[in-house]
Amino acid sequence: MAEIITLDFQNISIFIFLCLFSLLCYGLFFKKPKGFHLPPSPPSLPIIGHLHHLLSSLPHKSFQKLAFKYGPFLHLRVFNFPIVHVSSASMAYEIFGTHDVNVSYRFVPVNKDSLVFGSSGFVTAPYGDYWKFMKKLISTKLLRSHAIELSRGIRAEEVRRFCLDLLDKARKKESVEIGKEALKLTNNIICRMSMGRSCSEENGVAERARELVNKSFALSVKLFFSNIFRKEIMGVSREFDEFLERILVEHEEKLEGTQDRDMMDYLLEAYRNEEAEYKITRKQIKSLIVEIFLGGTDSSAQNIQWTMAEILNKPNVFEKLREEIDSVVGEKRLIQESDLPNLPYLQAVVKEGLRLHPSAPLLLRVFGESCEIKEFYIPEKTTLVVNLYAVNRDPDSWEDPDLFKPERFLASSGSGEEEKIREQALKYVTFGGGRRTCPAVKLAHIFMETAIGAMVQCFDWRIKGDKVYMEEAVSGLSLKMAHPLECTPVVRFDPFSF
Ligand code: HEM
Repeated sequence: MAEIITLDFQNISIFIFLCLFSLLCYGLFFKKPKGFHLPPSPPSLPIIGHLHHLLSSLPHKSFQKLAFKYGPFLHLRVFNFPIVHVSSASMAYEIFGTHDVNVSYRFVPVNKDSLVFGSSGFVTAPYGDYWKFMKKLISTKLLRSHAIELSRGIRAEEVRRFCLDLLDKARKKESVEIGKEALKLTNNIICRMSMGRSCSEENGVAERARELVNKSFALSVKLFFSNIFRKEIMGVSREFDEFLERILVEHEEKLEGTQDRDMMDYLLEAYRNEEAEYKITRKQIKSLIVEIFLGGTDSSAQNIQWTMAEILNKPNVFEKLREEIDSVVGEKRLIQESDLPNLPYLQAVVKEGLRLHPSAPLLLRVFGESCEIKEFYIPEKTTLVVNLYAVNRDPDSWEDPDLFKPERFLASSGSGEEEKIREQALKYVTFGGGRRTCPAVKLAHIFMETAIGAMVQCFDWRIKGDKVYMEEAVSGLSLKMAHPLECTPVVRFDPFSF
């Protein structure tokens, strides 16, 4: 009995101590000017704050659940880390519109010397001169309409290769994992667009890049604990470094007089230019290439897989899509990029897939300075979490938010419809928002529209069971299918037989 009482007394003392300590931390971290209020906050526990609400395998859904109960603009705390969570289209619009510059800093684990999320990166860079210089360079040389036009031939060849591989599998009656095939496609294209003449599926460079991307993704959670996993992180970084150094040297040797230039050529040109607005380093070139691979290949492939899963579950959408493609492309050739502007239903299907399944469901930024949003006070250095998943499914903005309805993105001929579509674009945040928004929206749409278009045009698809299982899983910060989509292609039309 005496033991129990002593134990209880100890527990109570520990509890009181934790409460006082927690209050002290809270007071220190949330000092705010008199008369200002933090955004609403759900009940929290001493020390851990709101952590218990967020512990789940699908953090975007835990945050969304809290938002349904307590509102779309929340102040949360995980230990000493203050967080502001945004989950409605109107609040996201306010943040990316009025407070854009103040939230243009990312919350990322920066591993000082590493090429993977290291301090020399563009994605990790604070908003400033280096970021502005690189953003201009990648936009003009790789991602804006004119640059995209110049690389159209590369993508046409790779989509052709993608279809030939699927035709081969179909003839052998083998099943395919759509995500894996799509990753091969996006990886090959990005490899050739960024490091051009050095890589192809045949010489093994594209495959090596894919291997290193997979190793980097396997690190994703460990990147947040860089002190513990430093050796492993630096190991992958070194492998990337050796791989890219070899390709850089090849580019330097062949730079003079090269006609078809790739992203690495332009980066090398900026690196050698003494008069450039910003003097970039060799390490920054390599970091950018790594980031383009990490940011562009898996995200696009995941979205191809999710969208294909949606349309396999809805035969009426599949049929409508096929009818549109047949009527525009005809029955003698493979769909190509120049067809895309004439395929509004395909565009709508892809947009709807991206709306429901954003590959990065949570966007993490940091408030550079303290500010006031609506009538609430946000202290400087507060982490901003924009729940892209929840914003894209905000019931105040979308009718039947959880249903796959591509028609919502189609403008009918009636007046006011275009205006409705424009408004919807503001509520659609799969690619983020403000000045740090994804610079590759156009390219990502092209990847998805051509890949899905080709798969619908050329094949029927056999799935196991009646329906594709749509359960979600999160790996690192990416939203994946818990059960990767596996199905068997059956040749419907071989565009290469003519
Ligand atoms: C479906 C495909 C894609 C999705 C869903 C996607 C999504 C995103 C998101 C959510 C962000 C963060 C935006 C923000 O902070 O507001 C981002 C940033 C970025 N993405 Fe994408 N992305 C895709 C494809 C690509 C591709 C193909 C590339 C490159 C070829 C790319 C390159 C980048 C880069 C460089 C950034 C960093 C921009 C910055 O920090 O200023 N992304 N992307």
